[in-house]
Amino acid sequence: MMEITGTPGKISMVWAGPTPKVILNDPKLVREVLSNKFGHFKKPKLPANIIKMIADGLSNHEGEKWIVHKKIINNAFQLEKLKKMLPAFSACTSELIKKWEDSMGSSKVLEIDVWPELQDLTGDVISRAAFGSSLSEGRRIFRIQSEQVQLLNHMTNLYIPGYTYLPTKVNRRIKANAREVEGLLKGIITKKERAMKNGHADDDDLLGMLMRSNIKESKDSGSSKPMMTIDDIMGELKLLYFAGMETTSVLLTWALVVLSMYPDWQDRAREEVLRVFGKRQPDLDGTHQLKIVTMVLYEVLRLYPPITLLERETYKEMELGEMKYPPGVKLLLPVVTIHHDPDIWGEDVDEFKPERFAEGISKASKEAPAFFPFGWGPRICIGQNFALFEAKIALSMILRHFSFELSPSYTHAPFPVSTLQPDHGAQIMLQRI
Ligand code: HEM
Repeated sequence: MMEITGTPGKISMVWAGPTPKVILNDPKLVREVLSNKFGHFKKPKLPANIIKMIADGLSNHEGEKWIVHKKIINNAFQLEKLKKMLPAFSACTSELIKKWEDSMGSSKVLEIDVWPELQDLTGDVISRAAFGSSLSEGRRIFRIQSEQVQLLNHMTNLYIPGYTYLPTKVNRRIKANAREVEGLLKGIITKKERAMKNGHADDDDLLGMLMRSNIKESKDSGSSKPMMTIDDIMGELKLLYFAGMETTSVLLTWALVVLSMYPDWQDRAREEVLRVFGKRQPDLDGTHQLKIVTMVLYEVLRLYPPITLLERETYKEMELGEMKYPPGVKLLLPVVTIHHDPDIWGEDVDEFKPERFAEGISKASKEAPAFFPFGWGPRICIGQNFALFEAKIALSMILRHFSFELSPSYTHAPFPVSTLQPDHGAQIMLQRI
């Protein structure tokens, strides 16, 4: 039996199976673990071969390979490069708005479950942003990856060790899907490579930027071969779909739900959008001026963090706070609990109060920083600029076209599956402005 010694403070133990699990409810400890200055903590690998098929790449790598990949991908996600994806963001949102307007016809109000609609929106955005020039294949990949997430949720509901290796119907389906995604990705990458060699490729999509960043990093390091192979790029693209799709649609869904509950904030956000953009299409520079919309999105991310829990594992014997841990202990970092702790945020912790963020993230909580929707430290989310830019564009365009309130059929039921989702949907009544 492993021995953990010391004074627990704000931590709790969960003894599940032979490996002890410890929940760290203290933001200082969470920051220390995620910063991982002395290399004592590892991010647990995704649990099984099948999950690796769904979301390979960065989240499965460690050491040198992770450092190189993170640098290459970070380059492709620089704010300046995201500017080039603006047409993808606004085109997809325009299509969604047109669809809602068409469904509304001549009636004044449209009741709609926005959760699946916004999943389609973010899937469309990532398909267009990643593979502008191969959009139909990109959309097919999105469909398959969405099905993979559903199948995965189904599997984690009935977790039995070794289950993922059995030739069950679900596992066979996941394998067939993974093969199809790989075939599609290989085709898109080869096409892009050929176009780049012939000087015909535009690099306005993520794949183009990723491949250019790969070539540049390889040259800078004196390597004659690209540092990321085609298989590596395929793994990373799969992960970008997996990591970027549901998280951002969850954020947008809760934003619409909460703004329906708080019409005064909805009005304030709309006024700001109209003041900043007037009749012109939203752009990156304008989104930097959106103070109210940013505060609203941060408060939504605090109350409903899409990823509610992060995990790490001790790698060496380790002192943390007042406790000593042997190697192999699972550390659970409960983002959602920390975001709802009255000692950190005040007695009004469960209320929607975007004004907390009026002076930025560091001043929002008593003990700062305690806001971890995108993680922290070296493994922080690579797509946070992308997600916030996308959410600001989409929310601005929706606010400009519609006012909205909750439908009587809506039931508030946030439920953590792979992300914190509305268990009974998000039925909203839209009204044209
Ligand atoms: C609201 C939207 C999003 C949220 C809340 C979110 C949250 C997170 C969190 C908490 C982590 C850290 C996991 C850990 O430390 O164990 C993470 C990592 C990651 N995210 Fe996001 N994410 C979002 C959107 C995106 C988007 C749009 C993309 C890409 C298109 C993306 C790509 C990634 C990748 C590649 C990693 C792995 C980084 C690494 O292992 O070094 N995310 N995300």
